[in-house]
Amino acid sequence: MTASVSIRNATKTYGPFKALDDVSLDIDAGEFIVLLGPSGCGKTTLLSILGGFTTPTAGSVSIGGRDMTGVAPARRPTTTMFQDYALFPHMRLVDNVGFGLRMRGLPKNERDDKAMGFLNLVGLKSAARKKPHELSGGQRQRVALARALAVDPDVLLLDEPLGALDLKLRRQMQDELKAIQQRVGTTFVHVTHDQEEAMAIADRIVVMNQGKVEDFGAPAEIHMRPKSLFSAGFMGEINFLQGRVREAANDGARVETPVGTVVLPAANFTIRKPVPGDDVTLCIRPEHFCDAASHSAVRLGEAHITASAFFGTHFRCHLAPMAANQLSLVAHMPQASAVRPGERIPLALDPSGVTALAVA
Ligand SMILES: Nc1ncnc2c1ncn2[C@@H]1O[C@H](COP(=O)(O)OP(=O)(O)OP(=O)(O)O)[C@@H](O)[C@H]1O
Repeated sequence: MTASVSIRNATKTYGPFKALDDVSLDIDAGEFIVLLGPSGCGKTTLLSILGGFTTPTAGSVSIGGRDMTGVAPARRPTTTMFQDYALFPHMRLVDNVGFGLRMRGLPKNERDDKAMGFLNLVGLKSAARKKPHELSGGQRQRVALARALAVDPDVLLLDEPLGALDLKLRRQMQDELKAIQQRVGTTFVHVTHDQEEAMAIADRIVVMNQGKVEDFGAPAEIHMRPKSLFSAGFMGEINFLQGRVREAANDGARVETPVGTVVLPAANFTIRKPVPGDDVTLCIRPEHFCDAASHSAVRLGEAHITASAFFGTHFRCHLAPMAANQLSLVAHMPQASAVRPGERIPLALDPSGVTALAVA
């Protein structure tokens, strides 16, 4: 089963402190949603409000169109999978997975059949008679997922479920988690502070900071068109360039920056339409510096390479623009280009990759 989730103006205060500050979100049935943000931003608080373990100070949650106010965790159509996914050590995997079904009074043969089906889903059918201590960390994590799904929640809430795994296993489990979610179609709400994990698994990411939602959208949308400086910075390496709008028309605007003038399409301005005199911050990902010969490039004079390192697919370079050599920009240069510290190169931007944010 699967259900939509609607959060309306949810706030949670502890004394004068706001752990969650007026959060409203609409999640579609069957979506894989990731709550992303630094430690203490309110991700777990929001998850816990959805699961019914924390009561919001203000606001409400509805799941599948049903108001959850006053509904106890066990009576909600949700299951929570915690990072510390304690399996019962003395029980075989099939009994661990069938535990919730036993609590619901399902006869043994029916719950064994169902548990075997979910062990099959996570690739552990042949290990059904093993005990948890005979498994690797990744396998135990898969059993916990099978156990959580076996009770057929409409919404599965996952609190840093991959947090205890090493990086390689974590990446592998991300792919598996995504594939399993697509197969079962259950709505997943997953908490992490790992931006790469969010990009790898989410249909849509909620970027949170200090109890508020800073951004909400598909991974590519948030990466390409962040709606706040915090979101831009949290979603990977980025350069910020201050500028002022000099001319604006319906289809775009001319922005003056310390390294030269950049003409940007109107769609690259988030929040609102630019007008002359607006102060903006241009957000430029390292991969959006480009070959000055490309016909769409915005040319910005030359820059000194002050440092470069080889990263397999590209060189990561620090650049000091000639027009403003107090600035340090990070750019990714193609693998084929011979880039060495001390060299001068033409500085050029692909304008489609630049986002202009209004300065508050
Ligand atoms: N019971 C509580 N009493 C007081 N403050 C709390 C309580 N629970 C959470 N907080 C505070 O609320 C804020 C948000 O906590 P929350 O656990 O939601 O953050 P988080 O984003 O999940 O962080 P992490 O990634 O470290 O788990 C934190 O500053 C935390 O200290």
